[in-house]
Amino acid sequence: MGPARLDWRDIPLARAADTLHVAVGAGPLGDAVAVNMGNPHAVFFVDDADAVPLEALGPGLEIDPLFPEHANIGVAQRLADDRLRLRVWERGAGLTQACGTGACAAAVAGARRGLTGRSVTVVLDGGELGILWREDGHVEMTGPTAASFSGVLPG
Ligand SMILES: N[C@H](CCC[C@H](N)C(=O)O)C(=O)O
Repeated sequence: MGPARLDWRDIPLARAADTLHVAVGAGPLGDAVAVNMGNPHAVFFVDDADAVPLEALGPGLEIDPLFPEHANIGVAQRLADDRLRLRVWERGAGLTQACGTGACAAAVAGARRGLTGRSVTVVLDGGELGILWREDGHVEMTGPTAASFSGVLPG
């Protein structure tokens, strides 16, 4: 998936900040980890990811002025040293069944916070992904594939 970028300029954030503790939030969510996986992510660690009203909080957080290019909003729950539960409000899309870059961002965020190791399984609504944050900074993602639909473009 390429390298995780962690400098505030690369997220990007609107002003200088420690991307391990970003002062942004809404409702019960606060203190995000910001990660760029080719797109901007903010990850909030919570006790119960399924209890967070992400459909209510996501729209405002996505467009917070701190995120000049807007952001994907993840809520992550540590299940074990090598396991995270994750839900993602995707920039421009809303809640989705799974988000690969979001899973990478959450794994990087969990390792940076010392909540998990660098190799984790991320449990999304749509299934599980294996994520490895390599020592060289690149992130590997492993998981099943499935056909969702097929079609034919006219013309
Ligand atoms: N669905 C894609 C990410 C799309 C993220 C998009 N919402 C953005 O803001 O860049 C994935 O699984 O990684």
